[in-house]
Amino acid sequence: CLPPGPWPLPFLGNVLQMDQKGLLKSFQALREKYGDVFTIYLGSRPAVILWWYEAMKEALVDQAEAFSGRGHIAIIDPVFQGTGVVFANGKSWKVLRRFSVTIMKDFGMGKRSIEERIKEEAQCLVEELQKSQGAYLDPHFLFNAITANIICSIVFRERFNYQDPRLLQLLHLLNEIFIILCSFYTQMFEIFPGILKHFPGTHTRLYSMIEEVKDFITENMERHQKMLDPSGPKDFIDSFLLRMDKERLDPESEFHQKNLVHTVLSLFFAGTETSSSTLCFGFLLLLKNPGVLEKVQAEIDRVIGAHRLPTLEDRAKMPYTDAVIHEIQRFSDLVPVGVPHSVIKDTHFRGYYLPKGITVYPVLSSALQDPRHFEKPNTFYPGHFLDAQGNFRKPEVFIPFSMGKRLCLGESLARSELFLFLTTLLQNFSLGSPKAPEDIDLTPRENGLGRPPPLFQVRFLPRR
Ligand code: HEM
Repeated sequence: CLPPGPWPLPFLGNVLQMDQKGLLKSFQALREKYGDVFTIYLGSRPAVILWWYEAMKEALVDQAEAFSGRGHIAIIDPVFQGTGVVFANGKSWKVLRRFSVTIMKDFGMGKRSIEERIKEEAQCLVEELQKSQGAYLDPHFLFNAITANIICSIVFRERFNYQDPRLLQLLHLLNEIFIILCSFYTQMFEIFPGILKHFPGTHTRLYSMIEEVKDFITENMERHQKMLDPSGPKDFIDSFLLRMDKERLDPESEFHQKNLVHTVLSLFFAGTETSSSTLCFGFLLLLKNPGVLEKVQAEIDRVIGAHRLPTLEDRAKMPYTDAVIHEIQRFSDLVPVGVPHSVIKDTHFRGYYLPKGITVYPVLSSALQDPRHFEKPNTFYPGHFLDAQGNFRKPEVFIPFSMGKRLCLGESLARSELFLFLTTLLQNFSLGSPKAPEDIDLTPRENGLGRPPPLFQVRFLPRR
């Protein structure tokens, strides 16, 4: 039988048990009643919820293959229809994932590495912030621009100026899309897709914005097609087009235009707002905790100094900064209920029976906020990642990128971005806030599949 859970109403499922404050709150309340593995009905569809690191590891790692499917997200399913690396399943996902991982790795060898690209972007950002002359600004836009530019550089081999209207429009769309995907509306759509899809609403706006991003990608792809040099693919799209050409006679090939556009779209969705939201939370937390900021800057001055660019090699010599970045990720808890999985075959788990295709939510938040592993789970406390001697240590329950076969494909990219952007900015600027630390509010703008940070103002004052 399925794991226990509240009795569902016909068609409506467990709508009465859903908390306005979001999926995590709803799951938290049910977990107290039904235990660490329970079932909830989102409309007429059952979903299994995994709470605590132990349950997630037993599923995603110990039974990795069985739990490697991607689950449904009702509002987004009609867009991807099982294509593109995030939402594909089966052979299609395996091929696209292997291809994407290889391309990202290749950029580290021989060609201009990802580290080089991030460093260059960090310098552009420093120049841009110098122009602000210490005025208060909302950093969200610029953080979005730098993370989007890294994806643009990988897929299109070009970055955009921060004033370029094409970049501005792309960022506007990605931001709006992210906010909708994190909203309460998206959670309601999960429960009532059959009804809501027949009426115009937020989802209609969402689809038209996604179409615009797709048009932008398609135009770029067509430009690449015209200039393609078979002897030297220069970016993700070139490499994909060459594989398309190589396999053009294979009717089973996964390398077709739809998978190309949807994989690039997935990289924008998965790799832009996630990293930039973490940076926003990071700066908010540093403004709220000036003592921590001071210690990070002291470490930067000691290890890197003022006259050279930070590099990834510095990280191993900077345990405090590393601990702060981990604590920023832990505390900001960006993807609290994980991205839904599904089981790809009938599966036995902890004495229950999970039929093939059932959705599974690994509640990442339950690991990141676990009081058995983090002394002060609800406090921003870099000490969570330091031992008594001040060395960096990482508890195994630190899983903001999830685990198992669907582990975030951009983990290493995201970690490099967080380290290089944060250290470069703090090497060059001191920070100012219009609010006193105790008045800085950390409440996210939404609390659904993601937790977008609140809007805030900060100023960057040159340190030298
Ligand atoms: C701080 C930043 C980031 C966080 C917290 C994050 C977190 C996650 C999480 C929780 C998942 C779901 C894993 C699962 O299904 O269990 C995921 C998947 C994914 N992420 Fe990230 N991510 C971040 C940045 C990035 C970046 C920069 C990229 C760019 C390449 C990226 C690409 C992906 C892709 C392609 C997937 C889908 C993997 C698959 O389904 O096989 N992510 N990420």
